[in-house]
Amino acid sequence: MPGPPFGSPRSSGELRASLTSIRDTFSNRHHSLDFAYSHAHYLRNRILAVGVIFLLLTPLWALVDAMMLPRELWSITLIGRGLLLAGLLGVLLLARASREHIGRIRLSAGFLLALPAAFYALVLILLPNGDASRLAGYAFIPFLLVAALSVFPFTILESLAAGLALLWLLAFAQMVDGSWLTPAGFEGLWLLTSLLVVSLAANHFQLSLLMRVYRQATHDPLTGLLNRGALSLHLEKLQAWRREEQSSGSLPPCAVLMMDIDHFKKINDTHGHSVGDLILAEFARVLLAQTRNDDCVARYGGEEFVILLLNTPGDRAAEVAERIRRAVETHHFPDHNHLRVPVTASIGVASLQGDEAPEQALERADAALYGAKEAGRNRVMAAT
Ligand SMILES: Nc1nc2c(ncn2[C@@H]2O[C@H](COP(=O)(O)OP(=O)(O)OP(=O)(O)O)[C@@H](O)[C@H]2O)c(=O)[nH]1
Repeated sequence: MPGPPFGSPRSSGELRASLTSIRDTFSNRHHSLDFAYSHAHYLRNRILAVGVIFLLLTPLWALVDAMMLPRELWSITLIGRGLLLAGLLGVLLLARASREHIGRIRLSAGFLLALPAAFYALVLILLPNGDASRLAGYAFIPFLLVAALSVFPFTILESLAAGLALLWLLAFAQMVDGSWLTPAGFEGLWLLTSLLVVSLAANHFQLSLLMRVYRQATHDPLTGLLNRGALSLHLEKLQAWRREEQSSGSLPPCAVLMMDIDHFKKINDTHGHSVGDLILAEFARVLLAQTRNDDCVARYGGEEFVILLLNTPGDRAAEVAERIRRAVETHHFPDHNHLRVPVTASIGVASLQGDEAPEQALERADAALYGAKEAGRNRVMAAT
C-alpha cells in the first residue's frame, strides 16, 4: 500500500531539522546574540537555585564528618568545607551581579561545578594514606556533579568537557582508595559514563526546547522575522545603546523604515488568502536579502514591516529604502501556479534625531508611510 503523499519530504525535513537541532545544541557557535542573552539569563537562574542548594548542603555534611572522622581528620575536611562555602558564596554573588554579562554567567556555572570537585580532590590529597576509606558521602560527589549537569541548559560540548574532568576525578579517587582497575572501580567508571550520556541527552533536549520556546516567543511563524514584541525589546536596547554611546561622546546615526505592501487586501481578494500568505513570506525574504545581518527586520503586524538600520545616516537609509522598493517592484512573487503577482510597497523613513526615542522615530516613519500612500503608493517618503 502506498504511503501518505507527504511521507518522504516530511521525513527528510524532520531529519534535517534533527541534524540542525543537534548542531545548535552541540556548541553555542551558531547562537544569535539575542538567544545568547536569553540562554544566559536562564542559566543564571539555574546557577542561583543550585548554588543555594550546594551552599546549604556543604555545612550540613560537616556533621556527618564529625561523626565518622577522628578529630584531626575532621579539622582537615572542615577547613576544606570553609573554603568551599566561601567559593560558593562568591559564585552566587558573581552570578547575581552578572545579569547582562554572558561570559561571567558561564564562568559562574563552571566554578559552581569545579568547586565541589576541587574540594573532593583536595581532601583526597590532604588525608593520610588509607584514611580516604573513612570518608562518608564523598565518593558520590563526581556522580552528583554529573547528574547536576542535566539541570543546566549547557551545550553538549560544555557538558562533555565537565564530564571528562569528573571522570578523571573519579579515576584519581579510585587510585587513592585502591579500587582503580578493580571490578568495583570499573563499575564506578561505567556508572559515571552512563550518567554522563543521560545528562548529555537531557542537555540536548533542554536546550532545543529552550530554543523552540524562544523562537516562538520572538518570531513571527509565517515570515520567520522578529515579531512586534521582539521589535519593542530591540527598540529599548537601541535606546540604551545610543545613550551609552552618547555619554562616551558619540551618537551613532540610526534610522527606522516602516513599510506596507500596497493594496494587499486586493491581492488577498483576487488570489486568495493562501497566496497572500505566500507573498508575505516572500516579501520577508526580499527584505532579508536587501539588509545586513546587523539590521533588525520585523513584521509589525498584518502586511506592515519595520527595519532598524544601525550606524546609518538618513540619506543612506533613504537609499536603502529605495533599493528595497525597487527590489520588491521587480521581484517575481509567484501565486500557486508560479504566475507573477505584481507587488509594490510604500516606505516611510525616519532617522533618529539627537537623543530621540526610537519609538518616536517609528511614529514619524509611520506618518511618512501614510504620506507615501497618500501620494500614490510604491514610493519612499522621508519623515519630517
Ligand atoms: N493573507 C494574509 N493577509 C493578511 C494577513 N494579515 C493581514 N492581512 C490582510 O491585509 C489586508 C490589509 O488591508 P488594508 O489595511 O486595507 O491595506 P491595503 O489593502 O494593503 O491597502 P493600502 O495599505 O492602503 O495600500 C487585510 O485584508 C488583511 O486581512 C496575513 O497574515 N495573511
